[in-house]
Amino acid sequence: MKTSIIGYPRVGSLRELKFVSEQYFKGEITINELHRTGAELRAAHWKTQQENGIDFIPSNDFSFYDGVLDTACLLNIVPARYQALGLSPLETYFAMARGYQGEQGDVKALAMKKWFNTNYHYMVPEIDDSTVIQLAGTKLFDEFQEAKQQQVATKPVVIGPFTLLKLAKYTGTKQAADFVGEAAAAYAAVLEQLNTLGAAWIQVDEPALVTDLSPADLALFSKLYEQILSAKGTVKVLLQTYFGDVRDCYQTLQTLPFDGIGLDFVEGKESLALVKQYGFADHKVLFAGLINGKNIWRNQYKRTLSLIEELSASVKQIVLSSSCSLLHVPYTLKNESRLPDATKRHFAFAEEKLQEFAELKAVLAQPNPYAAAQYVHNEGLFNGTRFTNNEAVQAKAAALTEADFTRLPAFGEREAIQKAKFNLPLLPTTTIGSFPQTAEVRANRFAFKKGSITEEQYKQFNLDRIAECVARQEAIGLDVLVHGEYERNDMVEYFGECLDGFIFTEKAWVQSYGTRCVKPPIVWGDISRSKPMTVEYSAYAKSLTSKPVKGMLTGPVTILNWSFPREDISLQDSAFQIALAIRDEVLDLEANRVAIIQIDEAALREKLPLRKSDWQSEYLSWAIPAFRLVHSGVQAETQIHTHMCYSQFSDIIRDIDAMDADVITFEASRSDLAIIDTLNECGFQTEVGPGVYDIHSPRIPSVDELKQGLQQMLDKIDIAKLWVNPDCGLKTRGEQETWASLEHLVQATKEVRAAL
Ligand SMILES: CN1c2c(nc(N)[nH]c2=O)NC[C@@H]1CNc1ccc(C(=O)N[C@@H](CCC(=O)N[C@@H](CCC(=O)N[C@@H](CCC(=O)O)C(=O)O)C(=O)O)C(=O)O)cc1
Ligand SMILES: N[C@@H](CCS)C(=O)O
Ligand SMILES: [Zn+2]
Repeated sequence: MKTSIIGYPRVGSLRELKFVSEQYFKGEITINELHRTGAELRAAHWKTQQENGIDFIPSNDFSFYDGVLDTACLLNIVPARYQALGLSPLETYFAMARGYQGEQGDVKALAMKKWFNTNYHYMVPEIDDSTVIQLAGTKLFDEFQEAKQQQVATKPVVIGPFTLLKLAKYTGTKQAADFVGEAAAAYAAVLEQLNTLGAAWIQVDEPALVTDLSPADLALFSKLYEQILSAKGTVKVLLQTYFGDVRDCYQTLQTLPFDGIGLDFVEGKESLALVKQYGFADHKVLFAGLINGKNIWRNQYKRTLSLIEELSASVKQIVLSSSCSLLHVPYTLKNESRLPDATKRHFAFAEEKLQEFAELKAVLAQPNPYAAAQYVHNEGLFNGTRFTNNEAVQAKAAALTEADFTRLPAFGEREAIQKAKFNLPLLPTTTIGSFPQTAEVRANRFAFKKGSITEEQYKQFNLDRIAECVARQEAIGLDVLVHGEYERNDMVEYFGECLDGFIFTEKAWVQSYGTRCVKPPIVWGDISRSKPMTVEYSAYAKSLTSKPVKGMLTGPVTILNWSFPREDISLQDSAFQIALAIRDEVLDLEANRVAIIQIDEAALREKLPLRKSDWQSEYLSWAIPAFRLVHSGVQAETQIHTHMCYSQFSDIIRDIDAMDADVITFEASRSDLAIIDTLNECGFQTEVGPGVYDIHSPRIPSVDELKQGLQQMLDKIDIAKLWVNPDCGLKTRGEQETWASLEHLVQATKEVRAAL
């Protein structure tokens, strides 16, 4: 059986691409040095895949920033404001990714959004009425030839036209359907050039096919591919889907002349049933996504072989594939020196997944696969207990009743009590929690982890930062202060490190966007909290001021969604265990007189199932109660805040309100306050802090612009319910721009208050 990888990670196993890119952005290295690292990484990735006998090795899965942005550039989707800068193609590309402020002009970056249900972000292509979609770039062909020179015959990968047009933002009057002809011609030109270059296959990624499709979507898809495939030469076309099943278009895929269809049998609940029910054309190849590209557990060969057997009854030609790109898992276990082998043997990061492909290939080549040594060894990994059980936690979770999920008294009564207690001015000002994680803050942590400073020194440094931060917040006149989150490497990894039941890694980085990476902790066993995690820092901050200090926690849904979850128990069970642990922390903070507590649920929206029919039954039915469980035990006068980075929650607005927080802060500055209309329409009760400026940019908003933003909000929101804050944490920003922006925020609020 042949094997295929949909895509490989690209930042480098030690984040080499991150470091050279950041050096390049600072002007510390030349473009040639950046290109050299890119080429070295590509060569290394191809070689590793080749060594593991992968038959369909991807090319063009490498990216200097993002694959959707690469595709936009390939197809000439470059808004005029970036072209007008007159920069080189790569500089223009980075201007779209990061914005540009310099001699050539001043432009903001393209919008960034979550890539389906992952923690990866893509750049949103922007199409206006003057956009001409046509083949304009060469990266896809260059990287195919580069691999060929290294004796690696690759399968070039490109984001497909349907997904691209669906994800794009249209700023003029034209819509996706108006670009069908141009887009189809551009993709046909890609195929033609690959024919000339002698490529055997192209992989066209269409993850948008696993979402709910309307008749108009289906028509758009068919129209695009009828045109593209009518011009097809010798290059075979693999239509690749992932992150779910293609129940709305399975038969269309069978009818169109694709040579291969890639289906996801890990997240695609109905993939197997679709194949069984409708069959699979004999002349097409099924790229069966059986090795999980999103999680890090070893593949169970027994399950994979059994699925292959079942599929073989309906499918003539099967290629064993990953369920999605391996971009979403770390590179390799080789860099994990602290984890015991007994633990590591249960994990497969990208490189270890390649070994699984090689082993499965060998196993499947045996007359009796079940007797193969690799099979027997693999089965041994799944026998016996491998997780750390905590019976007390299990019992606590099993004993939960409705009362544990219900905070009393009801919101209205609490709101009045809290107004009287805190006596905050109208339009209270606050921040979202983190302050700049400067090089010194990170270096202090690095020194502690290396053992070159003591725990006491490490802590003292953070306490000093807290003292400075509190004093400065007080000095500029913010109303509700925070400690600054200096002790956190990341808002999820930190809690993974503090809680029992998680495993954390040294170098298991996964790209989140551009040069930014995260190290998701691994849920290994039952989760519990053996000691307070944030109380010391929050209580210290509180001791420094008479103003209210907001304690800062990450909520259970976000901790779970940004970790690698267990697969032997349900997400609900894990979420409730984490919720019980965070609940203990909330109660400890309250006992230490931290009277405002923010519980971030930045990732709540992210894992909302891609199909609406699954929203309640598979997700919201436990995610919202998990949050309620965390705070239902506090007194009426303790004010619970929550925060979400993205404001795309109009469609789940009632569920957000049902979280029963007292205040919610969220991003709004980039979405034209459309969310506020939704809040009003549904009678949203929670107080709100729509972000008044965008923290993703170093730009300092002026007092006037902030006043204007506030005024617009006041036109729509009851003043008694409105808070004033940036749209997210300030950890990625520099010191200077942070304080200047906050001073403007306070000044703007004071001026608006004065004019009331
Ligand atoms: C809010 N967001 C988050 C998401 N996911 C998370 N898990 N966390 C988030 O905050 N998703 C959505 C958004 C946007 N996403 C991100 C993702 C990542 C970052 C970010 O800033 N990442 C940092 C890495 C942060 C970190 O863990 N740092 C560690 C390690 C620091 C380090 O590199 N150490 C060096 C040595 C340093 C030295 O001084 O010599 C080393 O280990 O080699 C830490 O602080 O300890 C990044 O740089 O990518 C932001 C938003
Ligand atoms: N409290 C966190 C939330 C980020 S989403 C922070 O401020 O960084
Ligand atoms: Zn945020």
